[in-house]
Amino acid sequence: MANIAKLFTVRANTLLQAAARQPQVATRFSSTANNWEFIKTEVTGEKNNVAVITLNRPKALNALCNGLMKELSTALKAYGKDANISAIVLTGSEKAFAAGADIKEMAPNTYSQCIQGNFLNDWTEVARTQKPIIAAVNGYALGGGCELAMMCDIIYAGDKAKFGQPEIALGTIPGAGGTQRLTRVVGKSKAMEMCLTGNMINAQEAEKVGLVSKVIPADQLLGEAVKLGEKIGTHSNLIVQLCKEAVNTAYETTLQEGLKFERRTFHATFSTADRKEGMQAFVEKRPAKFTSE
Ligand SMILES: C=C(C)C(=O)SCCNC(=O)CCNC(=O)[C@H](O)C(C)(C)COP(=O)(O)OP(=O)(O)OC[C@H]1O[C@@H](n2cnc3c(N)ncnc32)[C@H](O)[C@@H]1OP(=O)(O)O
Repeated sequence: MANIAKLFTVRANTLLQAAARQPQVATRFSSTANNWEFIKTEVTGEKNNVAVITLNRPKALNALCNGLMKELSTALKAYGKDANISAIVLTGSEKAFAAGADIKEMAPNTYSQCIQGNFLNDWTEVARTQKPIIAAVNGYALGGGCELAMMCDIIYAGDKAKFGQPEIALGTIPGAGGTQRLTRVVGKSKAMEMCLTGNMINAQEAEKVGLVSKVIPADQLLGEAVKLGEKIGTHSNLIVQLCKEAVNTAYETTLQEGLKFERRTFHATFSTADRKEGMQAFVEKRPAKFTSE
């Protein structure tokens, strides 16, 4: 009997510890959250200002079928408009962030259907999101999964993560940024090697080539990604948005154009209340209170 009681206490303590490690789940967005088929959403962080979107199609290793991408777009749009959300974390399961576009779903596609339906164009919602998105990648990020992670602003990888563009083995090529974003991030030789062989690289190599900014033990990955979102969330949402736009411009234009854009955006911050508050707070040696105005 004593043994059973002891066992129960140990189990209860383990559950409590596990619960303490989990990010807090708030109720915001719950009206739609219950209806998701392919994703899960929650709002977390001490200030309830970090949204976590979890790809949730375990049987297919989070293969990115149309339904999943539609739900992801809808959630991103909703969080993008939610003034209480400062950052978004996008994650998957321990085995797979996402194993790519859904091969079974796209297999019957014809050329004319791809052209007329502008296949994969609706994926760009992720890259259009104005708020910072952090990809927390555990397990496989392959094909469209790797491209999805690269559409995010920052990638944190679990120590068992694997990245690759294996489309070549399917008789096709990457179609959502794999030949473009990857090349800009890791350079021509590594991108070419990955795209032409389909070989995967592990988390450590991904960090070495600059594809991910940090490698973290798999079980701590989500917590660290949320902490990063919370840190970003201590700043002005408005200025964070401008800064994200300026960094992204580096990928989309020439150095001269980019520098001009940066300078003008920098000047524009001088018209905001948050810039005044940030500098005033420094002078008065107190924390800034940002209002995103
Ligand atoms: C944008 C474009 C064009 C693209 O993304 S193209 C797709 C690129 N991605 C790929 O080629 C990766 C395909 N997947 C794989 O190679 C292997 O699943 C991995 C990731 C190496 C994992 O291998 P395993 O651990 O042996 O798991 P495996 O049994 O293959 O997969 C589990 C299930 O997920 C399914 N699955 C995995 N990846 C899938 C994908 N991209 N599309 C559809 N189903 C997929 C797979 O068919 C299997 O389903 P079922 O049990 O019904 O047969």
